[in-house]
Amino acid sequence: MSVAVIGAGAFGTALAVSLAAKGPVTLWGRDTGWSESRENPRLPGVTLPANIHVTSDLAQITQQTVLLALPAQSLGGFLAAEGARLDGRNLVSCAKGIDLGTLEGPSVLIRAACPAAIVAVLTGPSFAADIARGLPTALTLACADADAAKALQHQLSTPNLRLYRTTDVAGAEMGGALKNVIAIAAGAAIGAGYGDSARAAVITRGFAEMQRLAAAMQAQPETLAGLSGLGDLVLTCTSEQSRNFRYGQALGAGRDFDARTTVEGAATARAVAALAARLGLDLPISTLIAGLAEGRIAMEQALQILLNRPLKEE
Ligand SMILES: NC(=O)C1=CN([C@@H]2O[C@H](COP(=O)(O)OP(=O)(O)OC[C@H]3O[C@@H](n4cnc5c(N)ncnc54)[C@H](OP(=O)(O)O)[C@@H]3O)[C@@H](O)[C@H]2O)C=CC1
Ligand SMILES: O=C(CO)COP(=O)(O)O
Repeated sequence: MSVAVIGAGAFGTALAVSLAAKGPVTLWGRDTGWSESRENPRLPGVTLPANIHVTSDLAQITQQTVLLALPAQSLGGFLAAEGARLDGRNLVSCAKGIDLGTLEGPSVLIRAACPAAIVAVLTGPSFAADIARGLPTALTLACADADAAKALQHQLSTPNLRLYRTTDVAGAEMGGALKNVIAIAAGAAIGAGYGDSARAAVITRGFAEMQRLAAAMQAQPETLAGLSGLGDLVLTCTSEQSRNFRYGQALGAGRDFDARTTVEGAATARAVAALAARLGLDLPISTLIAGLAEGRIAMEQALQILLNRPLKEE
């Protein structure tokens, strides 16, 4: 059964390449002027296999299973305009963020726009460039309907992508969104010259924040400790392939960063700060990243705030 991917950015294109090993794939993008060259400038150096059909015509997305690989902050607008025509399908969110307007994760936005759809989340450690090169990794496929989760797990696993399944959609989604915020913090620690020990401390205390917020959102702790949480946190906080990490490095070093780059953690940090206030949660690292991203506080000030917090039990 063929699948479709909506969003011809780096990740949507990489997923299409991986899935094309199993059968034809339709890849939709709003600007596909590059399609004749078979190389997407969002994913340079990768030639698309012949069985990927690239289109900018949504009417050609007729598949039952559709992966949504748009940035989290663009998803709501896209669904408001086009959600009706996707209702009733299997819609798999690949976005890692929290919508700043609604403070909801992508699955909630999809369910609201497409009430008859089966909604799933595909997330975990997976740089687009690695996936497109056929390097191996393992991901989480989350869907509240256990039978649908199993069917999608089989449909979307590829020779190099090993999918584990869970019914904990909130947990999978929160892990993927929150790790981006902590990756900015880890990058900032390195960019400011605070060293590898500081980065390890940020990762660990950041993970504690991820668990705290996820628990408040009814996520299961095991999910946060899995591929979608800890797995992706480790990847993103330790690799310069990560855009969130590199953005953090620039913040920490006081350097500019290309504003056209997709950095999901910047808006998500602001959403997390708003959720922390709403839910009465103590999420100091995430809240400080929101302040840094908005230019409200300086790096040295953020460090002093963290170091001077009251001492407490781990
Ligand atoms: N890159 C990666 O390694 C990974 C990314 N992800 C996640 O995938 C999601 C997408 O990221 P990624 O592909 O890397 O981002 P990119 O920056 O590479 O691409 C974003 C794509 O989204 C398109 N787009 C943006 N807004 C809209 C809109 N309103 N309507 C239609 N298309 C739109 C852009 O189109 P245009 O080119 O016309 O601007 C572009 O093709 C993010 O949530 C990210 O966290 C997850 C795992 C790995
Ligand atoms: O989510 C990712 C890897 O799993 C990609 O991370 P970046 O968006 O930080 O590049």
